[in-house]
Amino acid sequence: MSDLLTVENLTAGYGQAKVLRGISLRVGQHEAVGLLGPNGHGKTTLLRCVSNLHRAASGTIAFAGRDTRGESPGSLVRRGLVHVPQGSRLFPQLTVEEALRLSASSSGHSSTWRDGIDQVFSVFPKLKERRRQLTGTLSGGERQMASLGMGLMARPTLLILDEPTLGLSPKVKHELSECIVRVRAEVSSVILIDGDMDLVLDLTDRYHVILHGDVVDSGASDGSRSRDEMMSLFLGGTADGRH
Ligand SMILES: Nc1ncnc2c1ncn2[C@@H]1O[C@H](COP(=O)(O)OP(=O)(O)OP(=O)(O)O)[C@@H](O)[C@H]1O
Repeated sequence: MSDLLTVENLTAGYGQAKVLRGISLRVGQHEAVGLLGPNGHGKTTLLRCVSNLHRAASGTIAFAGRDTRGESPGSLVRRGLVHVPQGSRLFPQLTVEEALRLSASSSGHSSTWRDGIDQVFSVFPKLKERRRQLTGTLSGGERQMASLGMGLMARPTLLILDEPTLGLSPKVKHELSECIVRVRAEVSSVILIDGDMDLVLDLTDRYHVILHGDVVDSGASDGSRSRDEMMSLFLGGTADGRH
């Protein structure tokens, strides 16, 4: 499988604090990859580096066969790398439809925004019902759907989803995860971070566990490890439960 994204030996941090310590990973075409790990171990920082929202100290990132160094986040979006950040903020005074349209135009797809909106409404039927509602008045789950919908309007080939179910009730989380399954069918590749390990493993093909800014375990999401082993890795031990 050819790579859509390749990250090699990436280091990054904030001031003196080192967060990523020579991390490497790849995402293939038509593949969903989950990033797992405890809070604060560098998952979001890695994705912010991939989108050029944060500058890496060293290492390389290539997207669709091209080195991304020095490229603006906007240029990456126009090339198909679209990041829906954690707790992404919408424009509260815009209706759902206006927000979706804005996303299409700011990513260079204004001429085809109607097709894009049809696609988004087929993935998120609830957004269609809410199309004339101000985004500032949406529920938490609907807001997440609108954020993901805005991501889709940018016509991604790689869609990065950082904690899309954060703060949602189990029922709404379930509803959103069904939408993410449909999102997968619409885009080539996905990177998913979520605090819910089961959800990440259910929705992805491969996973990486990130601890202290590096990948400590990788595998197929459908069972190369038991979920207890995975949890043990999360807690900083080894896969057989030793610490
Ligand atoms: N803008 C920032 N300035 C300083 N330190 C930061 C900044 N953003 C993140 N950090 C620190 O970098 C480390 C890694 O954070 P990061 O958000 O990448 O982890 P994470 O694995 O995504 O965690 P979570 O699952 O809680 O989102 C943490 O110690 C965090 O406090």
